[in-house]
Formats: sequence, structure tokens, C-alpha cells
Amino acid sequence: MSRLPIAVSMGEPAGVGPELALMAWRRRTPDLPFYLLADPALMRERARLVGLDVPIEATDEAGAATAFTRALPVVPLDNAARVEPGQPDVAAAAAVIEAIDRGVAAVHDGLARALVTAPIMKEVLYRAGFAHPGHTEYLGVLAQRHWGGEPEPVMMIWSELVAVVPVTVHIPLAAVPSALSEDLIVRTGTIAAADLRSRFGIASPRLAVAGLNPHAGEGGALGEEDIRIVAPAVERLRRAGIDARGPLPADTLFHARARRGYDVALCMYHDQALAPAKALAFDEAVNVTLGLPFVRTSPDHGTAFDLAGTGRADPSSFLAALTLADRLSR
Ligand SMILES: NC(=O)c1ccc[n+]([C@@H]2O[C@H](COP(=O)([O-])OP(=O)(O)OC[C@H]3O[C@@H](n4cnc5c(N)ncnc54)[C@H](O)[C@@H]3O)[C@@H](O)[C@H]2O)c1
Ligand SMILES: N[C@H](C(=O)O)[C@H](O)COP(=O)(O)O
Repeated sequence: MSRLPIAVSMGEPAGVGPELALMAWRRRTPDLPFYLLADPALMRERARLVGLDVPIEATDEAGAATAFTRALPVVPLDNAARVEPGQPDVAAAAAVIEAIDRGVAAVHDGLARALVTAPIMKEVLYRAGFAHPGHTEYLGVLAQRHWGGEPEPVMMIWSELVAVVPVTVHIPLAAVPSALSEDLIVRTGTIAAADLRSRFGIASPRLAVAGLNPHAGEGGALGEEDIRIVAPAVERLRRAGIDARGPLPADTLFHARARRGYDVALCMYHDQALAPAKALAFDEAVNVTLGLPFVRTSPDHGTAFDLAGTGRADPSSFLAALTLADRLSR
């Protein structure tokens, strides 16, 4: 009995996602079948362009695991996605979104174990009317549509070296102070602790909560948010039984000795979390969405248009995303 496959959404077809899927199939292991939601003709063209001898087999979700042994299974999309590498086209936006939609539906309907999403170009989707900051928020909407409830998706960039969670994500830096609240930090920390327990098997997750301001506000002299917002949030997390510390100065949170003191760093904004995580583990780190009723991972990088179509993109993070999705969905 072949294992239920992992669904992979193609992401932005002008990006590196399609060729990373080709590379991943060439490094496949029989116990980790996956299929790609994409355009089979585009995949054949991309394989020829980058010189990868990968047979492409159009199939459906039910036939994917069997096809995987002989070819990269591609479940064809209804919407067209014929673009050139490095040249994103808003005309392909419907196909990009369809691939995500169908991946989530396949997991909900028991046709796939988990979803790995190849990188999207947010700006192109925004131009096509996509009303969500990125995958993370959109997957929360899809989760509610299929599973009900009020899922609150939380982004975590995870690697064996470091795990980070940005409390605020895809908003302008200038908007961060006003977007921060005690409730948002508490909700984010609670979801992170719960998933680290349930999905990662960490019995008592240790949360290091970064301050917003330099030196965590220096007693208020360098900003009041750490006293008014972050410290009370940490206190509430602790009262709820979560091992949280902070607000901690972010500039000394990521060296090796500091990292030994926590399981996840809760950071106040996107780059405060992602810059150190990608500096430390760019090729190993995985973007995993917590707070969802299903497993979703993604490589920790984007569409890499400067590399698309060259075959020079490094597939390590994409492979790590597949491996982590497999581990979390067993
Ligand atoms: N998970 C996602 O969907 C996701 C993640 C990050 C960025 N993005 C989107 O991707 C687009 C481009 O974003 P960006 O330029 O900030 O980041 P990017 O990750 O696409 O590229 C940044 C740099 O990293 C390099 N790089 C990226 N992936 C690589 C790989 N696999 N191997 C070797 N080098 C690699 C690129 O060549 C580039 O120099 C944006 O639209 C952004 O929103 C999507
Ligand atoms: N901030 C993420 C990163 O830099 O890796 C990326 O944009 C992914 O976001 P979504 O998974 O929400 O698309």
C-alpha cells in the first residue's frame, strides 16, 4: 500500500518553485511520495530548460503515489499558468491561487497528508486582487472554510539551529508599534507553545520573547512598548503556565549560547525574526504554519527570480520543507 502523498502547490510559475520540484523528485525517496499542482506542459518545458531529465506524468491525486515511482506526478490545474522564468504575469495569478486551494482541499478530503507550498510572488497576487498578505493568512481562511472553527495561523521559521515566530508579519515597519498588543503577543505565544507541544513533541516549550526596542527599551528610556505591552504579555503567558521570558534584548538573543536557552524566539516583527533565522540556517530552515488543523510547510525563501530557469537554485530548504511536512503528518 503506497503512502498518501504530500501535495505541493507550484507557487509563482515564473519563480524557482517548478524547478525545485523537479530537483526534489530527482532526490526522491520511495517513502515520501509527493505530487505537484501545476501545468504539465510548463513542467516539461522547465525540465528541458534547466536540463533535468525528469519524466512528467499528468495524473490525479488518487494516482499520484503510484505515478511517483516512475515520474513527477503533476495534477493539472484548470487555470493557465504558462509564463517564462523570471517574468511573472498577473494572468497566472488564478492558477497560483488554484494550486493552493486544491492542495488544502486534498488534505481535507484525505487525498494528501500535508501541503508544501512553493514560493508565491505576493505583489502579482495583490495586483490580481488577492486580499491576503501571504500564504499564512490565506491558509487560515481556507482552514475555516473546510474545517470550520476560527483558526489563527502563526508563521514559524524552524530549523534545528533556531526557531522564530514573528508576532507581526507582512506590515510596514512603521505600522509595527501600533499593531503590537498584549493580546496579539499572548495569542501568538499560546499557539506557538501549543503546536511545539503537540506537533514537535516539546513537553514544555521555552519561549524567549524579544523586546521591540533596542535593549528592550532600556527601562523605558528607549521606548515604552516593552514596559506597556511586551512585559505584561509575558506575565500573562507565564500565568497561563507557559515558560516564557522577556522582554529580552533582541541583539543578544541569537548567539549560540543564548539559543540554548529557548525553543522558539517570539519576535515583534518580520525581519527581527527572519533575518537571524535566515542568516543562521537559510538552506536548512523551513517556514511552517502553526495554528492550522493541517500541516503546511514551505521553503524559507521566495521566488528567486534571479535564479529561475537557470537550474542554480539550491533545493535544500524545499527538501527540508518536504521532510518536515512528512515528519509532522505521520
Ligand atoms: N514562502 C513564500 O511564498 C515566500 C517566501 C519569501 C518571499 N516570497 C516572495 O518572493 C518574492 C521575492 O522575494 P525576495 O527577493 O525578498 O526573496 P527571495 O528569497 O526570493 O530571494 C532573496 C535572495 O535569496 C536568493 N535565493 C532565494 N532562494 C534561493 C535558493 N533556493 N537557492 C539559492 N539562492 C536563493 C535569491 O537568489 C536572492 O538573491 C517576493 O514576492 C516575496 O513576497 C515568498
Ligand atoms: N515571510 C516569509 C519568508 O520570508 O519566508 C514569506 O513571505 C512567507 O510568507 P507566507 O508563507 O505567508 O507566504
